[in-house]
Amino acid sequence: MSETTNNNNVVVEVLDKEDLAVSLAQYVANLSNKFTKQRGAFTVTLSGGSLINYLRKLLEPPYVDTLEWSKWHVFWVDERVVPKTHEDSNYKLAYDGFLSKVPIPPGNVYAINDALSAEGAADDYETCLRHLVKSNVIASSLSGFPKFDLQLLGMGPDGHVASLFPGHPVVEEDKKWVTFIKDSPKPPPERITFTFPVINSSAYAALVVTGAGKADAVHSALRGSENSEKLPAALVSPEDELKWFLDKDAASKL
Ligand SMILES: O=C1O[C@H](COP(=O)(O)O)[C@@H](O)[C@H](O)[C@H]1O
Repeated sequence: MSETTNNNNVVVEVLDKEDLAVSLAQYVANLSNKFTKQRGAFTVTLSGGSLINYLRKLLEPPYVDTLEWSKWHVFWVDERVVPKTHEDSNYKLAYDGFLSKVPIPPGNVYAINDALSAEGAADDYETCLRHLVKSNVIASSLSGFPKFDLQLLGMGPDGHVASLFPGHPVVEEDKKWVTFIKDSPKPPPERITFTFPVINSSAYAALVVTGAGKADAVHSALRGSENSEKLPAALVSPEDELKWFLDKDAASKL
């Protein structure tokens, strides 16, 4: 195991895959305890993809029995514009693999409206977030963007996070909270996604990245030169701490 921290509050932990799941569960549990004590709620966002499998240790003792699941409020960093029952749905992936196994009140699980167009679903999700900021379920950052307690992120081999792909104009979006794309380079093409101001207004973020196919992007995000164009993953910068959870293959080019 190795762990390094730099002075921008970025922590990098390299573990084998099993220990990574153990460490991630401990990290999420600590933050759940901290925020439920501090503010009576824990607002956490999920990604799709491989992340959900790495949350598996939260489904085991001691966490499954001791976490204050009733205080959790769950959101999606990004979602594919498909029905919730579709194999490509990030909601379905999270529900089948995680949410259906823990007692989070269904009213605290904020899925995207799958009956709307990409544009409509993005606007609708932003409206939902605005109501929850007004009612103090989600905290607010000084900049006015929602301040989630923890964003759980994955990264693709191209360095994308959420549905913010390298070189796509939505990477630059600085006003909207939630936006949409219709030309995702990774299928399915239509998606909605949090924007960087929302991702970076969160208190904590975890980037969970495994596999040799992501080693180049990990190297570029963490060791890329100041002058080279930054991958979306390199732009993740939450207010308190960013922690990278890497397996040895993903970290092999560091
Ligand atoms: O398409 C997506 O990909 C990323 C990365 O997924 P992974 O399977 O390579 O970990 C994911 O974080 C994002 O939520 C998803 O929509």
